[in-house]
Amino acid sequence: MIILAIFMLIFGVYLIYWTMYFRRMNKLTASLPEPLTLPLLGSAMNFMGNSEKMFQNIQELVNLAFQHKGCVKVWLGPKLYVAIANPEDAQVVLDNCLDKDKVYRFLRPWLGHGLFIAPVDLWKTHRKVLLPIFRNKIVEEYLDVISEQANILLERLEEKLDKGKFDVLKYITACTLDIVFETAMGERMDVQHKPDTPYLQARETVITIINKRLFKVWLQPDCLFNLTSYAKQQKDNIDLTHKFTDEVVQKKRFEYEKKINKESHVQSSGKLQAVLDLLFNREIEFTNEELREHIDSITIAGNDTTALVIAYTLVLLGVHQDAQQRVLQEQEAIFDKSKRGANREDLQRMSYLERVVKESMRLYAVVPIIARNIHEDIYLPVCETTLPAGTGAVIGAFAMHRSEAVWGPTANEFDPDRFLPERSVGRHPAAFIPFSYGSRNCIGRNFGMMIIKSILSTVLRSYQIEAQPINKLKMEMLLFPTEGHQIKISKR
Ligand code: HEM
Repeated sequence: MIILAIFMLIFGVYLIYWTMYFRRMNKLTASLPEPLTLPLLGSAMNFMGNSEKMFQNIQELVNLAFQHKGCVKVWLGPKLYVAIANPEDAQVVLDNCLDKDKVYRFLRPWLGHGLFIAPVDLWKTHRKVLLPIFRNKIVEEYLDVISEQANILLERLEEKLDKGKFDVLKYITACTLDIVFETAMGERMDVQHKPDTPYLQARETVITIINKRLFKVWLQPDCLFNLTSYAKQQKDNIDLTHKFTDEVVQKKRFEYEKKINKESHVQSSGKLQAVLDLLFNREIEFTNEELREHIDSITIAGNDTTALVIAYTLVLLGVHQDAQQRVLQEQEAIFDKSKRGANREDLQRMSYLERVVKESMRLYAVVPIIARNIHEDIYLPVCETTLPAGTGAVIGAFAMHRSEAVWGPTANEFDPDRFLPERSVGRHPAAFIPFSYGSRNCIGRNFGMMIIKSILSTVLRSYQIEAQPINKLKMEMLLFPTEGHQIKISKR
């Protein structure tokens, strides 16, 4: 009897707490539109089904948001999310809320406290240390690695010459993996020649399971997830990837210690200094575990994103032959008929290609949403709403990049020249955010652009591309065309 009374009391207090919580959250955001919301579930049914269906549902939410100054609210079970697709409010959130939303917790077993999902206090000190390593002067040292891998990509693509359409992403991903691994860890993976290594398979499996968890509501609570076979599969494969990076970190630590003890006779000058080499002997003495978490975060965040941008750009250029012709003219003005790799000055001269890449990232924001935790009440000036602490703010980069309010009536059309300086005057700084915005933006953005331009330059100087427009998209952690990045290639 007493136990029942205690139980009822606890339940009663819990109910009062939630009723007050919901009331406050709903009151503060009362002016925002919301889709059909059911008790307990909220609008979770919008986030069920396959990733293509979900993309359509999200588009409907976006349309609802555009009817209300670019903001919409969505209850997912007990959690309130506000999705934002106008630059002014996005800027306020991205400038002030540096804490990642709880949804990123699914990456925690893999990336630990690596930069990508580090809690704010830790992130502040670690980002300061990592930032100088991604300066242009340092990443430009990696241009030789990029050209070498780009040439291997050309050789691999030869098997597809004049053979009809094929999905180019897998070729590009192998190339960017080789670049990112070698420059981050100083180790050659040679994925382009050996795509079936256990490490890569493990990495793929982990990404697949995390994607499933993100979008299947019933897999989200740990207690349910741990009952499924996915939990063990995830753990085994994460252990395998950790073991790989741990071994590289130990080897590098050994080399570093030998060097500082002056036991090494190996001259380090002239040898490529990978990101990992540069992380030793800094203001913070990182532990091996921290080094592994940072390197894993960099290789995960830097690879598929870069590969996707290249693949989308190739498809767009295959559709828009006039733009491809302009890119080629620019390339010939820089290289004449030479097939050499691009250097720093060459990359700076590729201004039209840069506009094409930006337009590709605008139309296909490969990181379509960015989710932040609102840690204290914050006012959104355009939506004229206070987001209460505890809300998740979802910045819809994909939606904002296609907003007619921002980009005009041609928002859905491919027009690289909209990035000409004279046509960019007056555009809000947070209107175009492929690399996010504010102090927690992408640390590898310049490096990413360098890889993208170099690879496109190499491929386009050798091959003519043809493609059909992309029809349907699906959303996983990143944005993919349902039918892949289909292109045809022929020799120039
Ligand atoms: C076109 C290619 C790329 C795109 C579109 C991209 C996009 C992004 C975005 C949108 C974020 C913020 C995510 C969020 O707040 O949820 C981010 C963060 C990050 N990116 Fe990139 N990225 C690219 C290339 C790279 C490269 C090449 C690297 C490194 C080699 C890299 C490393 C990182 C890291 C470490 C973070 C976390 C930064 C932090 O929290 O301080 N990215 N990236």
